Amino acid sequence: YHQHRLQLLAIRDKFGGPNSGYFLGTFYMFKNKSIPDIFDIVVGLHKRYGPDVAIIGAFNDLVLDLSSAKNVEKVLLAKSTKKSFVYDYLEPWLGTGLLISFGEKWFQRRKIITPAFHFKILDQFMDVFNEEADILVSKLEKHVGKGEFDIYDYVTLYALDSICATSMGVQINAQEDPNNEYAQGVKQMSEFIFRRVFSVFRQFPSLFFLYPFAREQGQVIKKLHNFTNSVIEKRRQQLQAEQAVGQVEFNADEEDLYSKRRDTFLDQLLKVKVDGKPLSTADIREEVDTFMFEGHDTTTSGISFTILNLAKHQDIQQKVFEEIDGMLGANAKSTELTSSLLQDMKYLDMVIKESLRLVPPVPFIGRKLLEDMEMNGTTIPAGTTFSLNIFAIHRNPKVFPEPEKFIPERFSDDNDVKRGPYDYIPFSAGFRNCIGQKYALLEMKVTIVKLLASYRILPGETTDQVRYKADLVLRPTCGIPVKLVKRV
Ligand code: HEM
Repeated sequence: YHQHRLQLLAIRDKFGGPNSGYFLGTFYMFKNKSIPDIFDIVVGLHKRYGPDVAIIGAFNDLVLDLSSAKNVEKVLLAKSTKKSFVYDYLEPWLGTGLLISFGEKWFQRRKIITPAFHFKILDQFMDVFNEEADILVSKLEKHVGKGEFDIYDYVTLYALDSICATSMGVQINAQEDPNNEYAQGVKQMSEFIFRRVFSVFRQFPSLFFLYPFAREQGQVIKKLHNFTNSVIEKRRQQLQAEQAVGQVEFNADEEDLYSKRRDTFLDQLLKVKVDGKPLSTADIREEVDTFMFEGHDTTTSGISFTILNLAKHQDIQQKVFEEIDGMLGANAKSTELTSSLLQDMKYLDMVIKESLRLVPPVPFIGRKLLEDMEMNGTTIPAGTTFSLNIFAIHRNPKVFPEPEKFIPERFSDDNDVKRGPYDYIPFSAGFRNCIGQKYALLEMKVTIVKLLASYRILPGETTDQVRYKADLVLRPTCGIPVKLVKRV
């Protein structure tokens, strides 16, 4: 243990990092701290120690928290990594779906699923985004002219409806049900995972049963799985009914997937044959669980924080509105938005990009090193955890001067501060990048255009008090408080 510690201390000398106790490591920094305080502490380490920080956690657990473009690139391109321990905590819920799997399994699944996010398919999703965003706008009507309210939960249900209708082909009408069990369950799971990550016993997964929420987690996962099972079953029945009247081809083989354009993500999973065999129900469920979660929680954060930034910056909101008004005029509220219309909204694009910079919905991603690697002139041993700190990457003052400020013009064509490919990575980069990034951008844009066409969004009394907390996704501590004024 002692020898290992000396090795880790030598590595820390090459990076910089906080003091670490002999057994409990840096636990002292997080003890009795609130969730937003913990987020600030992790981010603050970069201000103190520089872009790459070595944290020696309890029982000699080394985490390299990286934000320099050169080291982030090195890790993202390395073949000898897998996802870090944090993703193991997701496994009882998400199985080894696309987010978590690696090696051959990941490669095969990515190949099967990629066509479901082809831009031609995304075009077909536009009617769903339009329809669901119209419902969102109507649900918000009751807040017009009233006091501040939290818009985050409305956006969550909207995003959940959208992912189910687009990718699963099933309507769940979550927007009609503010107490939706699935959305509640995701919140609870995120919290359990956060508590494990910052627990001193995290190195001992077999002791999980001792955690106070271990039993509750089992029940929550059961609820989440019941929900996704019901979505799969509903779609299976719909397909069978369509097949009975001759509308669906049921023997698509793997090669066909790239030419097929009409199937949803779930249809493809239900129909695909790998080595002549269909995927098992468990295989399908783990992907549906993965996409249902990744496909709504991330975009909810992206949309909500864009709303927050627009509420705080009325001048920028006005410019976005003028762009919408200039293109759609009096029909702004009722126009069916298409991807080509959105493409012409250049300022909106800059606003969304800047919001994903300032508040990246996925603030950290984790990797575990499987083979030794050279970094900062030293050997990093296999088994080390890397945390790629997207939040800190996006606040590099050399690339983003005055990084705390919301300045969409950073993304204009004539901004002359040059960016490298690893300086801005809200969707990660390299072969494990986000498969849903185009989907996410379209959904975010439709929502913002629909909202601004109907309402001016004002800050509430407590808007300035919003702090960040990060579990799997970056979230506001107490929702996104705003006020609405109707546009006439
Ligand atoms: C603003 C919204 C989004 C952001 C910021 C985002 C960000 C990311 C990031 C940073 C990763 C890399 C994770 C890692 O390496 O561990 C990722 C992966 C992934 N994302 Fe997204 N995402 C968003 C929306 C979506 C949507 C809408 C979907 C699905 C419809 C989705 C599905 C996935 C999946 C399945 C992966 C794993 C891909 C793989 O490993 O092959 N994401 N996303």
